[in-house]
Amino acid sequence: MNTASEVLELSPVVPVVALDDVAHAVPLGQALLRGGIRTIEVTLRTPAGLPAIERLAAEVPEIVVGAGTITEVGQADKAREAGARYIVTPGATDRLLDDVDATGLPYLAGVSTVAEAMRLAERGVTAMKFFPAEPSGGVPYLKSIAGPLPQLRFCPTGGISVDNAGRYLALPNVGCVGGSWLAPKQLLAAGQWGQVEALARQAAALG
Ligand SMILES: O=C(O)C(=O)C[C@H](O)[C@H](O)COP(=O)(O)O
Repeated sequence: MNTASEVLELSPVVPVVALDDVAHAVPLGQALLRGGIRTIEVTLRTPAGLPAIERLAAEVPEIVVGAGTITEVGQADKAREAGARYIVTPGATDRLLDDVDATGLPYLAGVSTVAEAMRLAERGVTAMKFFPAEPSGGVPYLKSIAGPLPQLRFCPTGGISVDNAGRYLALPNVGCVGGSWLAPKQLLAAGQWGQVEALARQAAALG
């Protein structure tokens, strides 16, 4: 997997997780896989993020692990060293993009305006994250920009659930959606891996 476009093809739904306990990483990855979800975006929002990426890469190699919430220079390289195979950012600055580019990993950089999307396109990037999707205009916004920007494809994230994911996935300029609903904190804390698997199965069926 070398390009952002390939990241969009991994799974109809990318589970976005913020882990409080690194011990949850492996059973979570296994539950997602059993449900048919082949990737996981582990955010660096919690201290468990990097070690969780390391564990998943080493112990659940079948799941493609990405690193999310990359907002600062230096984080992407640490994520690469931990075993992340792609990078996700909520927004993009030139400095951050240069830093992420230097890792050689594919990335989904976050945009929420037409101008931001055009700036990424100027760098040759045609697949990106649309964040925060619902507050930024959601499905109608993505429909509107498909006309002037037909070459761009998106992974909308933020405010997406099993109830509205299908409407996004039906759009020709959407490759996948991201969401935290597959790994609710209370299910992880209670070790309810069967329920996580059921959520993953329901999400996988959206594709
Ligand atoms: O941390 C990041 O890099 C983000 O982009 C934020 C996450 O994508 C959203 O928090 C997921 O959104 P929800 O599914 O609405 O919970």
